[in-house]
Amino acid sequence: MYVKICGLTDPGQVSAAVEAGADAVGLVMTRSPRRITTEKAAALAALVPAHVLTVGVFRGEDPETVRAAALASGVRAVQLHGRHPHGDFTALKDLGVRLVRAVDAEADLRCGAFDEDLLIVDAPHAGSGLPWEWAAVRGRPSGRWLLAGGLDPANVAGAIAEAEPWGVDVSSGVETSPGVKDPALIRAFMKAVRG
Ligand SMILES: O=C(O)c1ccccc1NCC(=O)[C@H](O)[C@H](O)COP(=O)(O)O
Repeated sequence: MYVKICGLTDPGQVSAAVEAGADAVGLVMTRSPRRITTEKAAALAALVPAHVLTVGVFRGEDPETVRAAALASGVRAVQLHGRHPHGDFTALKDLGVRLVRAVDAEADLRCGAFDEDLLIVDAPHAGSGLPWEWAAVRGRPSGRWLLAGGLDPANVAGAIAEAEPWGVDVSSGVETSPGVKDPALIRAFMKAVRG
């Protein structure tokens, strides 16, 4: 089960996620309580070992803004959150990073439909920490997809059983407040996912 820990904001949080065994870490460079500057994203990305994917998270920015931030920060993937048009993914195809499409459950749930490498199926409000009806997507997404939205150490095993995703993505559920990850909650989340 692939695990992405999203919205990391300082070096200690990066270490906690990497040491706990996360496969990917998300650095939010769009409007959010977890937003960090491109410079800070570059500093954090430099701490991440090569086997862990660094994902720059964007929502609503145009492809050229995303391209500039991705190049400046050195992230190895970009996540376009929300209903970005297919053309935004096409415009970033030559960037040389993985493309991640994050959408709500009413969108096209075929991973690769927008030329992305990874699909995230999330709650309607990104980063809200609010659980939603995970079981409703069971069997609908295809390819490599992560379940997100309201997951935490206590509910993630049940959510996996309900939705049968390829992986999971969490932010609020491993925080003490928006942008402040708790290493103990990160470890508890990983243990709940992987046993
Ligand atoms: O986390 C944010 O604040 C955010 C803001 C704007 C766009 C995307 C954002 N997060 C993207 C993620 O991948 C989150 O991990 C995902 O929405 C799940 O969040 P949560 O329900 O808090 O676990």
